[in-house]
Amino acid sequence: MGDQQVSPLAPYDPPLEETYKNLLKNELGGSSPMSVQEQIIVEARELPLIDLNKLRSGEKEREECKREIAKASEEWGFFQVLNHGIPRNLLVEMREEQEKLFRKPFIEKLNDKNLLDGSYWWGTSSANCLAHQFSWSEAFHLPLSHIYDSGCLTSISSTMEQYASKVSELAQQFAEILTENIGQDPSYIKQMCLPNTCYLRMNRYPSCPLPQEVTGLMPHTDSDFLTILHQDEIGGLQLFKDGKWVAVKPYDGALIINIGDLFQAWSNDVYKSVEHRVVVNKWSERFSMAYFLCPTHDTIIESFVKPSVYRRFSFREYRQQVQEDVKKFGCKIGLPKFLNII
Ligand SMILES: O=C(O)CCC(=O)C(=O)O
Ligand SMILES: [Fe+2]
Repeated sequence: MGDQQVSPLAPYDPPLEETYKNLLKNELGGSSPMSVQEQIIVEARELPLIDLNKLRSGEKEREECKREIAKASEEWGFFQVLNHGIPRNLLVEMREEQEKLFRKPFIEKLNDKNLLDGSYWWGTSSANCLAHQFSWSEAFHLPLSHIYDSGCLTSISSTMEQYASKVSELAQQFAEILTENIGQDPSYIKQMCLPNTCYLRMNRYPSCPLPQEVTGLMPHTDSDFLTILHQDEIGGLQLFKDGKWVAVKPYDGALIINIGDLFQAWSNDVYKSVEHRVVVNKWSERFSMAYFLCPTHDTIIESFVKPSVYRRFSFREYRQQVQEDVKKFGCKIGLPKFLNII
């Protein structure tokens, strides 16, 4: 079969290779696109690492820690934290539950609408997508309202509920620090982001025979205030900084925090929502889990600094615009669509 060869799939694997090759055939007559790795230089760097124990220490250390968080959010849009208060055994349990879930047969994940409320997603669903916009991954992306309201007492739901409540507290803590730093009422984001307006996303990136050609997750920014990410030891997350892709080295026990579009707009570009992507490898699958701090759909995002870089918009409007752009162009445009034209 030569080039047409497709690796044998485990019963839980989505048909990523077949789908990708079909897309490629239609688009390029079968030739390979430019290498993911070669497009732009990749360099490995340590993300700023912040020890949150300092927040529980004396006044001086506490203030220093807050400054580190603000500085990293301004300069990197990304940082990692240690001593974050989420027990290691809860992270291990979440990972075990996540693995159990992804090991269910592909057909069941796809068709069982009771399995985490039909929140399963794989590859790239937008119909007009091009091969270079294809994501080599699968995910369960679910609103926390579902976890809290389901009343479902399966082990995954109860572990997720515990994790969600811990990680929400942590997210609020960062939001307060960053809000206070730009001179706003620290409780502002708490009033807009309710426990059930946020999202949890469990990602799995199967090993990939074509890691030079395809990304696990396409370059994107997150459409939220901030994201808290837990990744395993495999590595693959990269962020775009100073014109280069920077590979984020996994740090045992750390959580990664990144600023989303809403914080960038609301802070009038003080904090940076940075583009990131995931690369895949031939040898190993990878798991990660992201918590997205999102407001209610009616929340208005408007910078208090005038003139503001972005026009006033509601979160509902932002989401709709993103969905529309993905449908039309195969990818998200994001904040550039909301620039204030003066
Ligand atoms: O898996 C990762 O490391 C990143 C995931 C991510 O960026 C997302 O889910 O938005
Ligand atoms: Fe992301």
